[in-house]
Amino acid sequence: MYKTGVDAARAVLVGVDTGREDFADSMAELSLLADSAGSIPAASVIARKGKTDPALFIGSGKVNELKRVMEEQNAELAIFNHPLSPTQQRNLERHLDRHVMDRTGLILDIFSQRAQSHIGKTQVELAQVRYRMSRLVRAWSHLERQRGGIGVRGGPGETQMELDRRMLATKAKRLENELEKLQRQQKTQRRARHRQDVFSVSLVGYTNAGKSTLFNSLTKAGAYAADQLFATLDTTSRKVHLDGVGSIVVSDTVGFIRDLPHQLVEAFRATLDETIHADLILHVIDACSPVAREQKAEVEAVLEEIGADQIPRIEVMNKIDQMPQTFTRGAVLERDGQGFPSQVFLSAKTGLGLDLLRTALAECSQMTDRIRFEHNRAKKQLAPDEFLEPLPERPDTAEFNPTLNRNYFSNDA
Ligand SMILES: Nc1nc2c(ncn2[C@@H]2O[C@H](COP(=O)(O)OP(=O)(O)OP(=O)(O)O)[C@@H](O)[C@H]2O)c(=O)[nH]1
Ligand SMILES: [Mg+2]
Repeated sequence: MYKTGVDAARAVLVGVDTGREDFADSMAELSLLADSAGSIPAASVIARKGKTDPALFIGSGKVNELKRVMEEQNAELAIFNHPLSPTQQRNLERHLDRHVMDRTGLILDIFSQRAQSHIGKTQVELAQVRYRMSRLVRAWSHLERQRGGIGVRGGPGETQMELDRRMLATKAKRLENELEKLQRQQKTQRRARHRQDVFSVSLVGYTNAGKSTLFNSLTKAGAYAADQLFATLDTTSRKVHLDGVGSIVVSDTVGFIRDLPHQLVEAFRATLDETIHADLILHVIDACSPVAREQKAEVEAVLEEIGADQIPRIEVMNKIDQMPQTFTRGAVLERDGQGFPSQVFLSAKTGLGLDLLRTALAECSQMTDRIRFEHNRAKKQLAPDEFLEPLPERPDTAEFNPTLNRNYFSNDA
């Protein structure tokens, strides 16, 4: 079983082409992921749908081809672009006499390399334990099928499975408790921020879209930005001063990716919670990417999944410095039918258009204040001159937020 990090390993990537339109993109992305994990993607082996062996995931002829390519390339690791069962992984490792991992395992590896904060590390550990648990079940149910389901209890295999399961379950419980404690602390900090009524903005987007670069240009902070997938794992927040408005808080956060393993979304609840509680989301998009549309859709799906799709949102079309002249009108601030900021075309790297984003942020924060005031006035039936008394603490739920009226910022208009 593959246990150590993939750092510095030469790798051969394996994909099964099932005719999915995004197959080539997802293989290119796997290569970037492998590179981000520190391995060296040396070659790819593509299998066609149809001739597959359930015990090996791909056909035995393909496994032989893979073995040959790995020998030629002097590669120690095969990375599959698909989820493998532990049995398939073991069988493949036996055939190839080399390490094998799947896409989820690779992403988890990157995450464990990147996690810095206590909360980040705990989240990754929990995701790893859950990944192992889900595979444990699959591994043993396979053996149970082999036994023919006679209903015999207490065999040596079952005892081992029970032990493994219990050990992992205990570990998961401990980590869940720890995370709960950390999340409570996070919540207290968030409350304090809300009490001070600081307008909060979350940067979200596909991995490598340029969130950290934008965060750095906006806040002049030294967040780690790199041409790697999942360069950022922990949420970082900084104050940003806007002329005529005062301070707002901007948070940089983990990027999204297609087919994000479910265990990760679950385990990263604490990180994603920061996103749900923002007053405004800046969806950073690599406007130059040939798959910008797909990446955008992927991010929107995750936002919906975590219940953040009701939060006002501005799309930041980033990297316009790389766009061919004929495709760009330069830095632009687009507005929706009601005149509210909906899209900003800019370059986080060169700073072109950053002033437009600042304008949009200032407008939104002022607008949000006004909406909040209106809301509280209606609720408490205050006379107009009582507007300026301190606002009640905002509830800490995604469902209730007076600023969440999507129409105010709708991008669909
Ligand atoms: N040309 C150009 N490159 C950019 C721009 N913004 C970011 N980049 C590059 O894009 C790459 C990714 O940038 P990051 O800021 O790390 O991206 P991220 O969205 O934070 O990525 P993750 O943390 O991995 O999810 C880096 O190589 C940046 O230099 C831009 O406006 N123009
Ligand atoms: Mg980043």
